[in-house]
Amino acid sequence: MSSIEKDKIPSSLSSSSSLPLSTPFVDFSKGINGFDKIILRESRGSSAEVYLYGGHVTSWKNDHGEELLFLSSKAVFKAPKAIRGGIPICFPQFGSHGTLDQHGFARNRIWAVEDDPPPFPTTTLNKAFVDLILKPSEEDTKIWPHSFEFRLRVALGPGGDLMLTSRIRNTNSDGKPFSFTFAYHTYFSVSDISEVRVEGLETLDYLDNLQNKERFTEQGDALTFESEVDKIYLSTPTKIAIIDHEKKRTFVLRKDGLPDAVVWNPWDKKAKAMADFGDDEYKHMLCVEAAAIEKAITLKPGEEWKGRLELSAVPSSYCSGQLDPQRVLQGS
Ligand SMILES: O=P(O)(O)OC[C@H]1O[C@@H](O)[C@H](O)[C@@H](O)[C@@H]1O
Repeated sequence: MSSIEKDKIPSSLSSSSSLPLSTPFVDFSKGINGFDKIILRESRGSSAEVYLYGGHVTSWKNDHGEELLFLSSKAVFKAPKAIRGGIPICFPQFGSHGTLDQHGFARNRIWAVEDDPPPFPTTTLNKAFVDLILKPSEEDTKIWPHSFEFRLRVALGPGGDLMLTSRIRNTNSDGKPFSFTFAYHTYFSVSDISEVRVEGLETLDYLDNLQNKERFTEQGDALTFESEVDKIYLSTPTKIAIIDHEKKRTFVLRKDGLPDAVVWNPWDKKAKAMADFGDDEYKHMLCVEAAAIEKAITLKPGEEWKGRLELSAVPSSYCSGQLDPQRVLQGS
């Protein structure tokens, strides 16, 4: 459920353009094309990388050093192109659902590190996290006439779980509310798309982007993939599983405040049409995007919305060649 708090707008922000000092858990360094990036390291060996360009997670590795997110070999790290892969943030508009450019502008702006963000209701004990902030530039307010503070915390849990918490606050001084749509556009790395299935979305209604956003109802079986897919599933459960049979790995997504879930794979023709995506790379990725799209989020000045995504990658357990969906979706 989304939480809207009506607490006061903080008077002072401590976002900085220079980067803080690195620790064993949080390493501030330079990435591709000299872009600032932050490497999070958890004591058992898992890690994640976050670019200030886009507030974009580009890598998430388990404690064996295996990459869990897909990043295209042709990804372009240069504004205004969004990085193809990892976890782009779609804000203030998902897709073409509005007047802005596709997926909004948060994914191609430079975010800042925030040293001392307003506290979270529960304190975290893990040390591998970073707080980022995005505020609109004058140019941004010309295309989206609103003032906001978008805080993003990226954290690695002790077991290597990747946790993203977005807090978006309306800071308009003209008394006006604003509305937005949102997605964590997560690209998962999979061994072979034809060996993958998604559980948790069966029997739900969806809008099909390939059929003028018309509404349909999904059939009863877990989703499998044999052609292009671009669907927005509505009112989805808080837990969704992506089962990679070949890798014997299951990704579990847990989400809060994000009722919708987009499932996207461009397949061969669209892959060839994208300059920043390899022709065959569609075989090794699947986007499952925790989102708020069908019902836009509206905030009055001073209100804050929170949307949280938690990803885990666990070894799949087989039972006579079949996974037990109940165990995947109901187990902790
Ligand atoms: O190429 P972009 O702008 O990153 O978008 C990629 C895809 O993102 C998905 O979320 C959309 O549903 C697709 O329609 C879109 O093609």
